[in-house]
Order: sequence, then C-alpha cells, then structure tokens
Amino acid sequence: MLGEADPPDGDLLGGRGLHYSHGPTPALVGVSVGAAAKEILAVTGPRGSGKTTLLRCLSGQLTPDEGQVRYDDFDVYALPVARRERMRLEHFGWIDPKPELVPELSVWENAALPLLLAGATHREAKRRAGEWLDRLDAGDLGRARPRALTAAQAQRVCIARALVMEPAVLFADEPTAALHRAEGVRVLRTLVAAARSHSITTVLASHDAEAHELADRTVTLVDGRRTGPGVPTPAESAEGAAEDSTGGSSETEDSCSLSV
Ligand SMILES: Nc1ncnc2c1ncn2[C@@H]1O[C@H](COP(=O)(O)OP(=O)(O)OP(=O)(O)O)[C@@H](O)[C@H]1O
Repeated sequence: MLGEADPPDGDLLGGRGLHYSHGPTPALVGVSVGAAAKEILAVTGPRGSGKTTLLRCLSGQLTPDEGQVRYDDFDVYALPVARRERMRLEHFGWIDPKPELVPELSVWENAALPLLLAGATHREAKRRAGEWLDRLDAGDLGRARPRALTAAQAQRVCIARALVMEPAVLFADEPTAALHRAEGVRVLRTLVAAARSHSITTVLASHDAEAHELADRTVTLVDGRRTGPGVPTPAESAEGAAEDSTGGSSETEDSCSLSV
C-alpha cells in the first residue's frame, strides 16, 4: 500500500501538497505534480507564478513549508542534509536562466567540473565533457574561455555541465530566458533532444510556447496554484495517450495525486 509520500506507479519524481512562502509572499499553494521516468514535463505560467520555487522544492534545494517530495525511493526532505546533498549531486542536474561559467577555466573544464569534483581522472573527465559538448553542438569550443562565448554558446556549456554526470532528473529553470528568441528555440531543442536520447527525466520551467510543443506534458501555475489538469501537448494528443490517473476529473490544488 502506498504511504503518504509514495508516488503512484510510474512517477519517478513527485511533489504532493507543496506549500512555500518567501516571507509573507506565498509562492506555492498546495501544488501536487509528478513526472514519470523519461518524461519531459514543462511547467509554464506567468511571471511570479511559482515555477522557480516549484523546481527548487522538487530538486531538494528548498524545503517546502508543507507537503512532500518523493524521488524514486527517497522521501527527499526526510533525508539527512548530507545525504540529500549527495543525492542531488549524483541524481539531479540543474540549469539556471543565466549561464554562469568559471571565467578562469576553459569550456571543457567548465563542462567537466562535476566530474573533476567527483574524483574522475583528468583524461576521463575531458573525454566525457567532450562527448557532451559535441551533443550540445559546442564540441568545437572546448579550448575557448567563457569570455569568448555568446550567451547561447555559454548556455550550451552550462547544459553540458548539468548533463555530464548523466543525472536521472534534469531541472531547467527558464534555460533560454537570457537568449534571443531564435537562439533560445535552438538551444531548447538541443536540450530536449539530449535529454530524450539519454532517457533523462526533465522538468522544464519556461514561458516559451516551444517548451509546451517539445514536452510530453505541461502543467500550468498561476499565483502559486495548479490551474487544472495537465494540458496535453500535440504529441500526446496525437498518440491519444491521455492516461489521466484521475479518470478525467480535474486535479485540484489539494489533490493527493502526483500524476499531472
Ligand atoms: N527570494 C524571494 N524573496 C521574496 N519573494 C520571492 C523570492 N523569490 C520569489 N519570490 C516571490 O514568490 C513568487 C513566486 O516566484 P517564482 O520566482 O517562484 O515565480 P516564477 O514563476 O519562477 O517567476 P519568473 O517567471 O519571473 O521567474 C513571486 O511572487 C515572487 O515575487
């Protein structure tokens, strides 16, 4: 029998009844959301609707005031802090809106940083970082310094860095927010293709309509609340795969279901 924090079958990651306030400002109000293994889940909503706060709660960075986060067999916030941090390093990748690289390091060293910190040899780290830079269409930039990169190139390197440990779950918080639109679309497509090809579950916060097009499912937040059941993407509709575990009923903000 499922316990309070257990996700239903198929969900690798789930938040249940999440509440979070930044001081007096409520950012999440009873949000429940889940992502199945290998799923690309888009989280959309207007500015200030709680997308970043949700991703930070789901990724173990921000302890919710109420509610639970479950990843695989872990009740994330019941873990001792050191164990939770290790789990984050080993299982989760994170991409910020604005690309931040270490200016003193070359591109490949930036991409390889998590591997080097985890104790990989220089040769192994360089090989694996090079493979990810290639997949992100940034393979020819390996020896460059960050100051020589465009914003889009820098974000590709940040994505390579987030994927180099081959995480189970990738969290991407408005990864194209700092890019020109056309570049942003190209970067987003490359990101989603890389995640799909390596079966990496992805939670993608974005204002961009392209994110909805590329995702398997979309959830929408408004003022910190889910606005309704998951919106099927064109791909999902085409497959007729509306496997709504709620049997078609609308998921309310206090629902205990983790399925979107
Ligand atoms: N550090 C903070 N201190 C105070 N209030 C905050 C803080 N971070 C977020 N908020 C507030 O919490 C609410 C949700 O913010 P959040 O950043 O999660 O939304 P968002 O949907 O990611 O917004 P955006 O699209 O602008 O990035 C907003 O009202 C925001 O102003």
